[in-house]
Amino acid sequence: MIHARGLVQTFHTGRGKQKREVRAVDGVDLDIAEGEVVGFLGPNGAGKTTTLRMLTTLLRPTAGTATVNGYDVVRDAVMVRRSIGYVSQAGGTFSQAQAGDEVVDHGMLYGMSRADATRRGHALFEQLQLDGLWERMPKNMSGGQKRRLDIAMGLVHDPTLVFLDEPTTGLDPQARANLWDHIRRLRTDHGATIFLTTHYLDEADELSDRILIIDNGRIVAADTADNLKSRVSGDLVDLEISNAAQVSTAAAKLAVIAGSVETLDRHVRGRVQHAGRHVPSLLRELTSESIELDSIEIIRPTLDDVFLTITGRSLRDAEATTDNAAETEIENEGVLR
Ligand SMILES: Nc1ncnc2c1ncn2[C@@H]1O[C@H](COP(=O)(O)OP(=O)(O)OP(=O)(O)O)[C@@H](O)[C@H]1O
Repeated sequence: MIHARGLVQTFHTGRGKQKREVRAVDGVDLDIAEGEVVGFLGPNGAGKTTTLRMLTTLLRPTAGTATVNGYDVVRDAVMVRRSIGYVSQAGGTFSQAQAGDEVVDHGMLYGMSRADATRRGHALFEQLQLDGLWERMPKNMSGGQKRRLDIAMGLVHDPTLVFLDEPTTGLDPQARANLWDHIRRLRTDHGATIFLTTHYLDEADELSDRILIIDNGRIVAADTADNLKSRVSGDLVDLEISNAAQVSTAAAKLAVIAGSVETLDRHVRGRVQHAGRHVPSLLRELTSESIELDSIEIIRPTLDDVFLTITGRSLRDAEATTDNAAETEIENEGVLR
């Protein structure tokens, strides 16, 4: 479905002495099979959108080759575009038409009859919770509604290969869950192949058969979420010690079963392989020293831990600041999973 070898994209920024070359994508290889849902995960500026723009023919690769649905992205760009659905991060620009007409016109551009495009458009409006908005002008819709309209436009012609660039950014949690359902159904009911970029860990985890992690323009990992997580060394054990004076003794006890131990206020934490097996004996040790706990938590590795293990940075630290409260909230959900 998608095959890429050595994809590179360089941009030139600034003038004169400020002139600089940015290697936004730096030799990406991809092989995505029919029916796969692949999550393309990475911090802001990692190269996700640039890769997607090359695969969807909006940007000509500086070097390397790619085929999408069997068509070369440079030589057969028109055929690539006809055979895919694409929902860009920026969203479409809308004319002065009503929302429903936008979707119908878009379907007709792909060769659908007006009747088919209208039928499919109404079904998508219902599934994406846009009912009642068919006659509304897009400029009078909320940000979340416009986002869902973008998605309806990207899907109206029933593409079997869909590129979604950060589809849920800016959506409230309910709209986001609803879109996740829709993405799952595209796969289960239509056998669609889906390539989606996201910087939400939980989104990649929930939806993807396989996750590709990109950092500084290079793919640094490609595997199922479970396999990626199993690369992280152990579960995180977090002990909250009741008496601050006993923190160092507790840290020494945890160090017996953990690789390295950190303390923060009354918390002592460390990674332990198969924590479930070792924690009972740790608790006995703590009891024998009369160390009481206010809480204990055992946290399975997250995709953020995977990113940290591979790159030495937390995905969240690598992110630029998020620009709205809804995003921050969603981001936090990702952390807590
Ligand atoms: N048109 C351009 N001109 C110059 N630099 C660009 C251009 N487009 C992207 N870049 C740079 O290329 C790098 C990769 O950008 P890209 O948008 O692909 O990242 P991303 O992973 O999609 O990030 P985000 O999650 O923020 O969308 C960044 O350093 C970005 O500043």
